[in-house]
Amino acid sequence: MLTEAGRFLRRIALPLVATALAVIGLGLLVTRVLDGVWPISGEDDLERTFEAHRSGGWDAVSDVLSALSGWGAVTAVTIAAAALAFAAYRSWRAPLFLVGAVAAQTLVFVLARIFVERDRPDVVRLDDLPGHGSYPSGNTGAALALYGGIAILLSARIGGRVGRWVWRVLCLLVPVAVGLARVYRGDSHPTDVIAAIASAAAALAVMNSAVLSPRSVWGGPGGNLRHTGDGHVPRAALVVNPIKLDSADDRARIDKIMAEAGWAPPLWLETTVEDPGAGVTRTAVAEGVDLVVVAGGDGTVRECAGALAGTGVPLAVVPSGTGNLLARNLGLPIDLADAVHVAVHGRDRAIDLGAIDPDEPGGEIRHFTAMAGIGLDAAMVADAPDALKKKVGWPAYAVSATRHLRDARMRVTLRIDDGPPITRRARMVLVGNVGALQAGMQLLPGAEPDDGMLDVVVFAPYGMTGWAHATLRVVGRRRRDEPQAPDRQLRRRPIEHFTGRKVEVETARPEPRELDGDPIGPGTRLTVHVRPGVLTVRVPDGVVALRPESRAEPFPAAPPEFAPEPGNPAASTSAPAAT
Ligand SMILES: Nc1ncnc2c1ncn2[C@@H]1O[C@H](COP(=O)(O)OP(=O)(O)OP(=O)(O)O)[C@@H](O)[C@H]1O
Repeated sequence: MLTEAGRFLRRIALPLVATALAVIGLGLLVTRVLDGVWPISGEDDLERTFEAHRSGGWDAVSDVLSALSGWGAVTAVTIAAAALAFAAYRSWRAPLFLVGAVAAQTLVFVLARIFVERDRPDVVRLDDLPGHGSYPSGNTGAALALYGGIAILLSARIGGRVGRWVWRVLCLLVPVAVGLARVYRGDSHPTDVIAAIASAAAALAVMNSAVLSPRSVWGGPGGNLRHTGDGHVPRAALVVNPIKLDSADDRARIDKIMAEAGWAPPLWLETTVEDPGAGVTRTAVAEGVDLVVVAGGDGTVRECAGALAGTGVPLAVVPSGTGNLLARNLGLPIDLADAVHVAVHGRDRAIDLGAIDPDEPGGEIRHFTAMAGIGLDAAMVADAPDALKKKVGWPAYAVSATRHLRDARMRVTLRIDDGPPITRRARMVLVGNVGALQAGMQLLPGAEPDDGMLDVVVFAPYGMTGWAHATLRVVGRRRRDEPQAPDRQLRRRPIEHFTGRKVEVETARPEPRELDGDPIGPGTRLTVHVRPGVLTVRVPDGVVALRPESRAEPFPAAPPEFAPEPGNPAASTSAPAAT
């Protein structure tokens, strides 16, 4: 078992020492071995070219860039950014990462300055600096550690991939511009700048891996389950669907990560067709485990979640299915090792569950964590061939959906919180605890897993225009302000949203139904209640939860278009009513 000190040594101290040695080595190579030899000799020409092309405007620009990356500005901006990061992420990880990156790069810089002596360029310098101590460029290194660190933290808050990259590039342009400014002003050689960029990039990578990664050196506030000093050694149950996680190597990896975190060997339990999760989870709770880790798809997660509801025993997920909707919506890592690290080091979050009334009196109440549906979605999941799901993943659902696009629409009556009946002709009705689907599609844009509410979408596109409109709405993630009262016109709209604590859906004929992607057989009713905050889920701590990279990969785009029904007027009005 690695102690915290051991992990600190391995994850931070050793990589930083290696970085310092590499930067010093490069410096000695440049100053002792390659001095006067091409390509290092070519640096003089470049520096003189910059000197020959100086102008008042560039002097001023380079002066500002130098000031932005000077020690005073870097210290002030680091403190301010760290305070803002703490406020924004409500976690010590974000400020620790930023301060750590700046400090680590400073350490490498100081060591390199001690061991490598290099004169500044042989040109007229615009700054009043001593003629030695050129290697590496302190301004460039500090600028990259600070502004690159800010870019990493902020990009975790930016939703779109393009937006994230625009922001990253903008932040990274600062250190590049600072490096050019230092050469322009005659303060640094190009290789001083290159060495600074390398050392700051290494400092960022080391601190990112040690502090922000789910496998960080330090656990989060979920540490109540780690060694607490009272002799309690935490123990987890691993509830595994053997058809989803069958590799002995994976199981060995999980055992190893748990052991390294100081946990007792887990209790391994397998689901079966007869008991797809609830029974083994109840066994685990009866055994007194501190945590139940589910390795399976949404169906297995749903079974375990129902059994854990109200027990206070947290649920962690090692996503192993096709949809992994709960993981996707909660920002849980998909990678097995990351997911297990979150299980042992994450924090606990209480979320709601949806509960479905039994079809017959006295029947079993079933739960879902993500969504329950009746109509097209249920037909789609029921028909998606397992072999295709295994081969291509979720696009198998899209293939199966195309077979049902021409199905007759259902006559549906909805009742929200025992309110008046709302009648519609719809293709599907979904009741959700969370709202995101694949490829960033938002079926229920207002859904929050812990708001004590259910979100409902009635999906009723009519003809090609209706499908196009509905598709744009889902892909565009918008939920418009919608009129309150249902009226004749609203009945033609492709998507309508409602929210409530109790949702009753009744159809004229038996229709396919599903819970979290598991078909539950056809029926004419789906009555759903919310059970607020009954499930405790282990989620990534603080900023880690917001790292886009640590999340499930988004699914690709949009449902296919659909040919118009005969005689169908174009349903082009923008949607829907909500409560
Ligand atoms: N030991 C087992 N052998 C065969 N099937 C099993 C076993 N244990 C569970 N199952 C079946 O696995 C299914 C649940 O799978 P799981 O929830 O893990 O994935 P999933 O819901 O199929 O996920 P996805 O559809 O996203 O791939 C249930 O149909 C259940 O009957």
